[in-house]
Amino acid sequence: MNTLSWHAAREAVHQAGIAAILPPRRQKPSETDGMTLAAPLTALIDLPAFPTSSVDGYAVRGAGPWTLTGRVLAGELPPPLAAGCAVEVATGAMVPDGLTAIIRLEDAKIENDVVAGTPRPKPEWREIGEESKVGEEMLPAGSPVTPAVIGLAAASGYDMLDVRSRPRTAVLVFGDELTTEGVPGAGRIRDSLGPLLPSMLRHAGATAVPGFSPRGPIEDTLESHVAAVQAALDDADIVCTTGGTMRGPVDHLHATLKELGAEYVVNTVAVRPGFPMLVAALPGERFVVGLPGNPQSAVIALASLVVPLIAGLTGRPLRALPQVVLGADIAGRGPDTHLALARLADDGTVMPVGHRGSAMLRGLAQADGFAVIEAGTDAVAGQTVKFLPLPGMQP
Ligand SMILES: Nc1nc2c(c(=O)[nH]1)N[C@H]1C(S)=C(S)[C@@H](COP(=O)(O)OP(=O)(O)OC[C@H]3O[C@@H](n4cnc5c(N)ncnc54)[C@H](O)[C@@H]3O)O[C@H]1N2
Ligand code: MOO
Repeated sequence: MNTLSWHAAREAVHQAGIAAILPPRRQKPSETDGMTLAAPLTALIDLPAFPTSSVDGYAVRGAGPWTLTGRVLAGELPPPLAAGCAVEVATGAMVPDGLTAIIRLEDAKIENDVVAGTPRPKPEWREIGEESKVGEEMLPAGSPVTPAVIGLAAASGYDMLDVRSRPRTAVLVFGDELTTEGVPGAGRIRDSLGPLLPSMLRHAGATAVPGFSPRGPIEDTLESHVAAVQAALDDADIVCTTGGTMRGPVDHLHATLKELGAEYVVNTVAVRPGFPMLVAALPGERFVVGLPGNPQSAVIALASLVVPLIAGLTGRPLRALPQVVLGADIAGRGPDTHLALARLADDGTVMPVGHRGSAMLRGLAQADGFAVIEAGTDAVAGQTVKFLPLPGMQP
């Protein structure tokens, strides 16, 4: 067992993901939400493709007043404009050749087809190629496809995009003590990770394998664990298991991994909570991520390791974590990195939340992410620290 530092573990998992990068495919832009660009998004044409009015008004040429000769609507091709003449233009319409100014509707006076008015100092139309020039790289390969990227691709004339899909994930819940209905009691704990994880994985950029979102509780025997992981590996790039990461009497995860010929990428991380988290690589460029059973620790493992794994598999860089200013002191956890549940306060600082125990979800439900208190340090109010956002909360 080789415990890695939290930062080193994230790097190692990202690298393992890159080594198993998913193949590219072609998709309609509207079907690529949450996927990743497999090639740079380059401009197919100059944008705008023609000089475009940015206001409703009158395109004029030379000194005024001007004789109104017609109108151009968006989508029409205007004839050139003669000196002393004006044409009415709509926002988005192509402006005529020869114009020297556009007078806004509200700044213009029209009498007997004669336009008078003073143009504003800045031109009121967009020049060809102002947004991008043909062949220019607008976004690099590895960019996440957001709704804005889908819109940009469509505006630029793309009918198909080269992308990498969301990795396919399966969730396996281990633990005979778990129940999936009713209130907990008499030694029985309600499974919270089965309902929580598929949703969080979706926010993290993955998609769910049908029948495995979640599957479980899986019986606490080695045979059942091996069978469940094998079945999940048929269709999943990443299998997330919950619980059993320690080596307690009914913790079968390590034995299961051994039986399946897995190799550890990460096996325990110097972070609290979440220490026993692990990532193992299996034949066929598949991964098993062992999320600890304590619910908050499982979420920490997802944010700490599954997010970099998804980034690697889809060719995204491992982005630097954002920096935030602490609104209160937060003690460190000795030689381990401390991930302290926190929320972004109205004054722009980050404040720890209450009920932060690793077996609890109450604090998590009020948090935006985790303040990263580096190993071997304590942090004080006013100090700048890194922030690990919860998947779904974009820094
Ligand atoms: N002797 C030691 N014992 C433990 C240590 C240690 O260092 N030495 N570390 C503790 C830490 S830290 C964690 S985290 C847990 C992780 O253990 P496992 O991954 O093996 O998890 P389990 O033992 O199966 O479960 C722990 C806890 O979480 C509850 N649980 C499990 N699954 C779910 C679920 N789907 N929904 C809700 N709650 C769940 C389970 O009932 C247990 O209470 O080990 C400590 N022990
Ligand atoms: O690390 Mo455990 O994950 O402290 O609860």
